Amino acid sequence: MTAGVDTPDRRGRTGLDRAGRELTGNPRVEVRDVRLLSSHWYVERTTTFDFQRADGTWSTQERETHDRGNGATVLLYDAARETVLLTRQFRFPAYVNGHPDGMLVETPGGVLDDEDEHPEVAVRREVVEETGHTVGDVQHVFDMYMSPGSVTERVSFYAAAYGPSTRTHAGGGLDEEGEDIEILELPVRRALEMIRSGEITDAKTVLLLQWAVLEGPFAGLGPKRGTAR
Ligand SMILES: Nc1nc2c(ncn2[C@@H]2O[C@H](COP(=O)(O)OP(=O)(O)O[C@H]3O[C@H](CO)[C@@H](O)[C@H](O)[C@@H]3O)[C@@H](O)[C@H]2O)c(=O)[nH]1
Ligand SMILES: [Mg+2]
Repeated sequence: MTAGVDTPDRRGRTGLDRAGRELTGNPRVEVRDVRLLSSHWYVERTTTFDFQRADGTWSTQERETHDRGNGATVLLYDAARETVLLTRQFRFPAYVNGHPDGMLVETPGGVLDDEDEHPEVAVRREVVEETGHTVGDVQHVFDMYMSPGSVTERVSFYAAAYGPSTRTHAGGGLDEEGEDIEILELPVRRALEMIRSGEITDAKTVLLLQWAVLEGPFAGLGPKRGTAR
């Protein structure tokens, strides 16, 4: 008996060794075997599959995947005041891999509760938990694979207006999950400068900020009012 395969693992999951066996979308791929390596918090698998190369020959490949579910994130913007609302929290994986203190500035967001949860529902929940804002309309921006060679995660990106009237709760994250999240309101120009200076190093945050000035709520953002250029 293996937890996560025939008995529930600590998150109630079974059948974790079946992912991918049913895939038929690509005739050049035949999944042969799926082995569960770990299912503690996230799920690690190794999958053996036959792959037909461009020249027609078949080869057998083995690939490990890190499956942490899917995620959703949102850019909270105030178009009139030209500000964004970001979070700052400790991220051990970044800290252990060279970030000076592991305190990352990010757009709010998180993981979907399960495969059936709509990312828009998840992102609304995460925004309230992390920032205390209950937002109105949310605009879907795009869905992205953040590390497609090894991590299964697909992140859904959104944008929503925030302001004094959308503040309904305290925010700061869930104590019971050990979250301790600082809320950071920044002029969008300052956030863009923080990408250049290396103070913002989270990819989802960079994608949303750059989208916002290219074709989102801050498109055509000019030089700061009142400054000569
Ligand atoms: N016990 C335990 N808790 C964990 C572990 N990994 C994460 N957690 C906790 O699980 C909660 C997840 O919080 P969310 O807000 O749902 O996710 P997130 O960590 O903010 O964001 C994730 O999704 C983003 C996509 O929007 C990703 O960009 C980000 O890297 C991360 O994976 C956090 O309290 C976190 O500390 C773990 O290995 N063990
Ligand atoms: Mg989060």
